[in-house]
Amino acid sequence: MSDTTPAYYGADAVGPFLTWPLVNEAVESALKAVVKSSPALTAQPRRTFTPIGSQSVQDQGLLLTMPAFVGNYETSSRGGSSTLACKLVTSFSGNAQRQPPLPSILAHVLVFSHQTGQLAAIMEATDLTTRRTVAASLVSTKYLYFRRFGPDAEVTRPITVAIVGCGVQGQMHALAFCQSFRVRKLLCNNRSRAKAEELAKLIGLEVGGQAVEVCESSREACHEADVICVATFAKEPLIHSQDLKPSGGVHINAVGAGEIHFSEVAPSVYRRSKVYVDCYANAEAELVGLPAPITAEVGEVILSKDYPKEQDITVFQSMGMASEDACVAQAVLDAISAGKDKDE
Ligand SMILES: NC(=O)C1=CN([C@@H]2O[C@H](COP(=O)(O)OP(=O)(O)OC[C@H]3O[C@@H](n4cnc5c(N)ncnc54)[C@H](OP(=O)(O)O)[C@@H]3O)[C@@H](O)[C@H]2O)C=CC1
Ligand SMILES: O=C(O)C1=NCCCC1
Repeated sequence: MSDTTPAYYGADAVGPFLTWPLVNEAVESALKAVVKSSPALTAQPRRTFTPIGSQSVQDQGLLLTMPAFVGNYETSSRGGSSTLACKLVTSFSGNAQRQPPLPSILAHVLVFSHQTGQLAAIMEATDLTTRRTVAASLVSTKYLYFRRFGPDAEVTRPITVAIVGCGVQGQMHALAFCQSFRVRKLLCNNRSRAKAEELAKLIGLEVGGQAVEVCESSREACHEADVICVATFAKEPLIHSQDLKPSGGVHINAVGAGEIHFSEVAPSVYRRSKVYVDCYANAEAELVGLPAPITAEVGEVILSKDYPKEQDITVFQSMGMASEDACVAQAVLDAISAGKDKDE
């Protein structure tokens, strides 16, 4: 009998494969695959949230189960690909205060054979989650912001970026945006200033070439920003309408998810904005009460090329979706086996 024990890939085994080209392509495939008119066969049932109650606020958290099947989607390396996976992810916002600190978001992905249903691999997915979330913001910024200025704007157009919340997500957004786009100025703001200063230093060391400023308030960070990335656990709005560039032409990646996904951005901003989501299915359950209608899924914009107008204020309301994790995990597994084949 063949060995049916699933392979285990820890963070060290997965890490080298999480390159931006791989993750961006997989996430873009997922964003397109969930669109109704897409030729991919996608099943992405609503994710479940299990709340973990406790007397101590620090020990309160959530367990999310995120299953997805994405069949027959395009990849550059394999042509048509399929993936069946389920991510298990916890969110404990008090983890950063522990000694030693732990990440707030911790994840594993289970990848199955889509032909037999056998569990093929278990993959540590904490970094995968961070990177695929950043990739969703990168892809959304490319299509919702840059493409309104023309087909090459993501290469040619200089931008000012504000990072509000300099935790794990904020740091990775800052690094990836500076490495992927022509960022002339990066403005960082965090509730506790030390993390914003740490990030400013990190950008200087790892990227360089742009001005970096630490800002006392989110207002100061946002007032001249073309693109804003906000990733905190804030229950009260951090980004207000009067904080935005008066000329318009602003894109916001609203990444953070407290108890309410859209609590970081004020209703006054939503009311002036075109709001885009990763998928309608999660939005129906998780964005109840959103103060503006949803204009489209990001994948619809990619496929239709119906880009926003230059002066529009756009919000990508990022919830995170299981098909992103499934496509990235599959791409990592494919890359691992391609490496093994080469060695044999
Ligand atoms: N959309 C998606 O797909 C995903 C979204 N997320 C969400 O992104 C957010 C950030 O996650 P992550 O970076 O991993 O978490 P971290 O704990 O690493 O960072 C959280 C950051 O938010 C700040 N913060 C926390 N509470 C508040 C508040 N009330 N007001 C202002 N700032 C606050 C913290 O500041 P301080 O340093 O002062 O504590 C810290 O800088 C979370 O909401 C998470 O759920 C995560 C993964 C996927
Ligand atoms: O998609 C994810 O993964 C997450 N989304 C919301 C917060 C926790 C992780």
